Amino acid sequence: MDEPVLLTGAGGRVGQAILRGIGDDYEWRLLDREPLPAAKVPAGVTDADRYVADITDERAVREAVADVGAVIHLAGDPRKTAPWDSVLRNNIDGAQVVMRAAAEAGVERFAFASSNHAVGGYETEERTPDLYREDDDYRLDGTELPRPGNLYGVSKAAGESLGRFYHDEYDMSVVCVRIGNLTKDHPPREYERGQAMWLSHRDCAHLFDRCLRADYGYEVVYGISDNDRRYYSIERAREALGYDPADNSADYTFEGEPKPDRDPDGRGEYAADPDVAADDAPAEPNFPADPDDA
Ligand SMILES: NC(=O)C1=CN([C@@H]2O[C@H](COP(=O)(O)OP(=O)(O)OC[C@H]3O[C@@H](n4cnc5c(N)ncnc54)[C@H](O)[C@@H]3O)[C@@H](O)[C@H]2O)C=CC1
Ligand SMILES: O=C1O[C@H](COP(=O)(O)O)[C@@H](O)[C@H](O)[C@H]1O
Repeated sequence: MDEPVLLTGAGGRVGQAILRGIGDDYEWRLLDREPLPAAKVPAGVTDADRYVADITDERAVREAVADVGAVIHLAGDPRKTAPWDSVLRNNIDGAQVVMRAAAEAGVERFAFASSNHAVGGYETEERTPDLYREDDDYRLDGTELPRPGNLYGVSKAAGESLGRFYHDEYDMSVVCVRIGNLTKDHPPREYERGQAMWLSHRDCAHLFDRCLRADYGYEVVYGISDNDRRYYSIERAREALGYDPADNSADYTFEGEPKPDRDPDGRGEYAADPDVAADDAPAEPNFPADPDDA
């Protein structure tokens, strides 16, 4: 792709996983409401391509999106306990502002960070915890209706609907990635659900790379690694995007240590990020910590 790619929420966990993986492969415009320290910015991104702005600021977003070929939209409140006023502003209104600006500017591809929580309601008492185990064959594949388990999930389902609308009205290619649980270096420790929906950093970067390169219309795909434990199918991501994940939570013990008899090949290929703790996810920089994320 010759045109720049706008990455919103560039300073966060997902944004940094993408930039560490494919930061050298594209010309970037980075937008975040927090200024990004130099360590979070790939070499070659000039000050003019760094936007400190809120995604609900229509003027700033229009400026950032001008002449870009693609958008990866991550900015928002990622907390599953986020209150309505926050998800309404940051996730729903924010997504609408970014998508409308992109569609009106003629952006070709738009990748939206949706979430497992858009379908959390399928994890019923009858299905869990078996659902999280390797021998259970229940699968969500992206064709099912959203079934959010919280208001955060409602906001992600709304974002998916906005994507459908802007695809249908403007013919912008839109892919909604229902991201599982992104952690660095190893799957979430001692957490069956998290291990079933683990997305490693390198698979995350590869998946969004495919979102920037593949040809598609409107897609809803699951963003998880090639985990033996899983209740999300990654077939659609493979077919529509050419996603070919490298990692599998089964290569690690339940406690998150690499199994000696399995080879999670290529682990550690990214240089250590001084701003991101190696162990699990850091606390969200802009919103109070989720009380469930001990
Ligand atoms: N980390 C994960 O495992 C998952 C993340 N997601 C989604 O991926 C996206 C990124 O998540 P994380 O990187 O984990 O979150 P994060 O909190 O680490 O990063 C979000 C970034 O967006 C920025 N931001 C937030 N609201 C903004 C606004 N109104 N205007 C401009 N910038 C704003 C923040 O400053 C921050 O740098 C979110 O939309 C989240 O819902 C979905 C599923 C799983
Ligand atoms: O959407 C998200 O999901 C992940 C995983 O959810 P959890 O319920 O297993 O914690 C979460 O870590 C992330 O913060 C959130 O944005």
